[in-house]
Amino acid sequence: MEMDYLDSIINESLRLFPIVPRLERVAKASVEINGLVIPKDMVVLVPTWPLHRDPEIWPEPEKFKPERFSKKNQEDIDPYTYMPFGLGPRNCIGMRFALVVMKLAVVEILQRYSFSVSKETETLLNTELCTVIHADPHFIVSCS
Ligand code: HEM
Repeated sequence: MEMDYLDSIINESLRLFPIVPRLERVAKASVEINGLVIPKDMVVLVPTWPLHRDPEIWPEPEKFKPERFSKKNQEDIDPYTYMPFGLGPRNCIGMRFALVVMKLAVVEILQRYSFSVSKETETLLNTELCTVIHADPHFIVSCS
């Protein structure tokens, strides 16, 4: 499915709201990186959420700017700074399926409904951070 702008929108949404906010790995052997020793069997957390909002990597990180992921700009993105589906041999096995389903869902919904910010919307989007991210269940938008 070639839909470049929709790709950018989904990528930018997953940057701001990575459903899995941190990755975990276990060190198979002791290793020293930049003077820091990580002993064998230690659990190492990879903080996806803060990485995705680091202003040195993503200027104006709180702003929703899909053009960060345009075909032209995407070449400059270091894969270790954007990991909504993880990385390496244990990355998300359902990534391609999830991307197709998300695109189909957006297309189907937008063909039938229009959305706008409701007067009752108090915040842009609150999330609860735990193993996976939940949207605030009281988030209200108008739908017609
Ligand atoms: C937007 C949707 C999804 C997101 C953001 C997501 C994200 C992730 C992340 C971050 C990981 C950990 C990867 C790592 O540690 O490097 C993961 C693992 C995994 N995901 Fe997903 N996932 C999504 C949808 C799906 C779907 C639809 C399936 C199955 C149909 C799926 C199946 C799996 C499995 C089996 C693993 C474990 C892979 C392993 O340990 O080798 N995911 N996912």
